[in-house]
This record gives sequence, structure tokens and C-alpha cells, in this order.
Amino acid sequence: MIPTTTAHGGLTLPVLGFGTYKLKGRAGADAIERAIAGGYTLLDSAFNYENEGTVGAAVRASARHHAARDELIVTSKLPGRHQQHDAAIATIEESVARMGLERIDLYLIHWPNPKVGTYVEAWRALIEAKERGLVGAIGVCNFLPEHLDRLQAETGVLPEVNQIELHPWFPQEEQVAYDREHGIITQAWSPLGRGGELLEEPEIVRVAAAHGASPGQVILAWAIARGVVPVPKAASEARQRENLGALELRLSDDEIATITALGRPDGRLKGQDPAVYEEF
Ligand SMILES: NC(=O)C1=CN([C@@H]2O[C@H](COP(=O)(O)OP(=O)(O)OC[C@H]3O[C@@H](n4cnc5c(N)ncnc54)[C@H](OP(=O)(O)O)[C@@H]3O)[C@@H](O)[C@H]2O)C=CC1
Ligand SMILES: O=C(O)C(=O)[C@@H](O)[C@H](O)C(=O)CO
Repeated sequence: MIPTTTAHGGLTLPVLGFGTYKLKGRAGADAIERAIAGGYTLLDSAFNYENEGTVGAAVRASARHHAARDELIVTSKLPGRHQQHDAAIATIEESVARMGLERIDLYLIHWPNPKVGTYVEAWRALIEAKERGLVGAIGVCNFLPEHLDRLQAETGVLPEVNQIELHPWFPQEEQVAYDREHGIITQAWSPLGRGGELLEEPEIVRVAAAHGASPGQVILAWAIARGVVPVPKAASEARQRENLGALELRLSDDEIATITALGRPDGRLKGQDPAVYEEF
């Protein structure tokens, strides 16, 4: 059992989830079934990943073998090109149909696309989808405080989740503090820096060696210690298990501070600043 954390509206999530970007088709479904069999319960997908069918198939297959449907939290996301109200509702209905599930447990706005200016309209559609029971809980990704303040001011409803880019090169201290103050669960996307050079950072390698752990485990334990829910993606059973091993690792306050200090002003992996970046 993975420990849990709870948002302002009662949504309870495990402190570690599983990313599915690029897990598609039969091989993707096998990898996701392995993850569920290994103990992951929070699954992160998106309309734009073109794998909602695969995720839904893995969830349905797992319900027959390893995990009851109500133990899993299946997530998907509304793409930028469908933020207008009617398009958003149709897209959510399409996501549910593609998953082949009765409802999606957590549905997020994928990017605010603030220059387009329709994210409040999209948020109203998500509120309606929740009221209709199409989705269980609602949240956002890549929202800055100014975007969240606007949702609160114009709809009176705050997201339960804000999924943002977060890893040691980009620790997001201010956004994490804002989310915490508002009872919003911060999830970390690309928590392992997409499996690149971040894992070779000397300070991370040093802390890993001191604990007999791997760099990936240290990074995930650092995020969890900060109250953040990372959603690492891993295709193989070995890495899926390795990442779950982060739950056993306790870092000292000094180690956490040392890793946070690796943050860089331009630490985003691909320069995707939600104030200006747009994804449709
Ligand atoms: N809301 C948003 O805007 C975004 C959301 N996301 C979500 O976040 C999830 C995670 O982010 P993602 O971009 O996939 O990147 P991650 O940081 O999770 O890195 C995944 C990569 O790291 C490798 N890896 C996994 N575990 C280890 C390990 N222990 N040691 C070394 N390498 C490892 C994987 O390889 P392999 O699989 O081959 O094992 C894969 O190549 C996505 O899958 C998606 O669900 C991602 C980007 C944006
Ligand atoms: O993977 C996602 O959820 C995204 O939002 C993408 O922007 C992804 O980060 C990407 O880099 C696509 O090129």
C-alpha cells in the first residue's frame, strides 16, 4: 500500500503515481498492467497521448487479476484545442468512451494557454463534467498562481491537483508553497528529468551512494519528502519496482536542501513556460 495525501475537496491520491506518456499499443498496455500488478494505483494519461484506449484496456484487464477498479485512480487531460465549452464536454465524453470505463477518476486541463484565454471556460466544463459524474475529481496542469487565482475568482472552485514540471533542476518552491496553502496537491511531471543527465548529477549520485539507493530513487524520495506526488514513467518491471523503492528511502533535511539547491533559473527541460508556452 502506498501512503496517501488528500486535497481540499477530499480527493485522496497515493504519494507516488505512474506516467504513461509514450506507452501505447500492446507493449504499452503490458507495461501499464505490470505497473498495476506491482502496486501503482495512480495512472497518468492524456487525450493528447493517444493512449487512453491502452490505459483503459490495462485497467480493465487488471480489474480481472490484480486490482479492483475502485483502487485505481485513472487520470486524463483536456487538450488546448478543445477548451471551448461544448468541445470540452465532447472531448471528456470521448475520453471516457476511449477508456472504456464508466468514468475517469481525475480529469485535468493540460495547459492553460493563457494567450488564447479560454481556460476559465474549460474549467467550467470540467466542473459540469464532475457534476454529471463523467469524472470523479478535477484539476489542472501547468497553472501558475495567476491562473489559479482567476479560476477561484470567476468560478469559486479551485482545482484539487496541479501537475507541473518539477525535478531537482526545477524545484518549483513558490508554486509548491502556493498549492499547499490552497489545499491543492502538486504532482510532478518529468520528475526524473525524462531519464537524462539529471540522473548523473554528482550530488544526487553521492546521496544515492550514501543510502545504497539509485539516483532515480533519491530524486523521487526528494519530491515525496516535499509533499509532491511524482508520476514517473517506466516501461520495464525492474525500473517500475526501482521507483517504488523510493517510498522506503528517508532523506535528511540537509540532503533535501542540497538537492533543492540544484535548481537552475532556466531549469525547465524544454523551456515550456506556461506563461507563454502553448500546446494544442
Ligand atoms: N502535464 C504535462 O504537461 C506533462 C505530463 N507528463 C506526465 O508525466 C509523466 C512522467 O514524465 P516523463 O516525461 O515521462 O519523464 P520521467 O521523468 O518520468 O522519465 C521517464 C524516462 O526515464 C526513464 N526511467 C524511468 N525510471 C528510471 C530510473 N529509475 N532510472 C533511470 N531511468 C529511468 C524511462 O525509461 P523507460 O521507460 O525506458 O524505463 C523514461 O525514458 C509522463 O509519462 C506523463 O504521464 C509529462 C510531461 C508533461
Ligand atoms: O507530455 C505532456 O503531457 C506534454 O504536455 C508535452 O508538452 C510534453 O511535455 C512534450 O514535451 C511534448 O513534446
